[in-house]
Amino acid sequence: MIECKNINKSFNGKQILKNVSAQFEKGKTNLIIGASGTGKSVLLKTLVGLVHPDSGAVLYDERDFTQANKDEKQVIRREIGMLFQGGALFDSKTVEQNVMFPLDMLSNMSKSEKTDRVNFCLQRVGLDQAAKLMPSEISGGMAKRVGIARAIVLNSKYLYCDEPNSGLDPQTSIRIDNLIQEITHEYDITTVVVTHDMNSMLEIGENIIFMFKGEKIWEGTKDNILETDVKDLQDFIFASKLIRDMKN
Ligand SMILES: Nc1ncnc2c1ncn2[C@@H]1O[C@H](COP(=O)(O)OP(=O)(O)OP(=O)(O)O)[C@@H](O)[C@H]1O
Repeated sequence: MIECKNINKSFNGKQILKNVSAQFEKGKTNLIIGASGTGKSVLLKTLVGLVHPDSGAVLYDERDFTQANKDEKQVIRREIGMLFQGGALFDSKTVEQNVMFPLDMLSNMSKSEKTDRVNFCLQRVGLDQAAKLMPSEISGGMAKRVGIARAIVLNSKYLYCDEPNSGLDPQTSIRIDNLIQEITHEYDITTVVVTHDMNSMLEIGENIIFMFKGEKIWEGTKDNILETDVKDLQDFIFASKLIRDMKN
C-alpha cells in the first residue's frame, strides 16, 4: 500500500496541494482523477519523490519515503515502475533494448537472465513478435505496451501510470486499461493511475480519489461514483454527454 498523509505543497506562494491524504491499495487500480490544473501531476511527483512536500508524509508499505535517507530512498525507487505519458521510449533502441534498459542499469543479472526476463515481459503484454522493431515502427498503443513491459521488468511492487490513454483511440485505450488492471491483479501490485478519462474511471476505478483545486474532495469506486452528491464531482463527471446519457 502507498499512503500519503496531510501533504501540503506551494509553488511561489501559491498552494497547489492542500492537506491531501489518501491510501492507494495493494492489488488494486487506484485512480487519481480531476480537471486540468488541480494538482494531479504534482501529487504524482510528490509520491515518487520528484517534488518534496512542504509538510506531510508518503509511506510505501509503512516505510516513510519523505524522511528516508539516500540509500533507503534508492531501495524504494527500485520497487517503482513508471509508465510515462508519451511512452518515453528511446528512439535509438529496439523494443527489446528499451525493456532491458532498467535491467542494464539496476540489476546484476547475466545477459541470458535479462533476455529471459525481457522476453517474459514482452510476451505478457503481447509484443513478443515486436522485440526487434524500433519505436518508429510501432503504433501508439504498442508503444504504451512496451512502456508497461519496461515498467514491470524489475518486478515492480508499485506501478504509476500517467495518463496511459493519452493519444489513443477508445478501443486501444480500453485494451491498455485492461492490461494495466490484469497486471495489477496478477502480480498484486499497488497501481496508481492519473487520468481524466471517463471510460477508464468506469472500467478500472477500483479505488478513486477526486482532486479539486488542490484538495481531495471525494473518494470511492467506479460503482458509486455516478451516484455522488458532491457537486464539483458531478460537474466533472457529467460534463460528458455520454456519461449523462448512461446515468439516465
Ligand atoms: N514546478 C512548478 N512550479 C510552479 N508551479 C507549478 C509547478 N508544477 C506545477 N505547478 C502548478 O501547479 C498547478 C497544478 O498543476 P498539475 O500539473 O499538477 O495539474 P494537473 O491536475 O496534473 O493538470 P493536467 O491534467 O492538465 O495535467 C498548476 O497551476 C501548475 O501551473
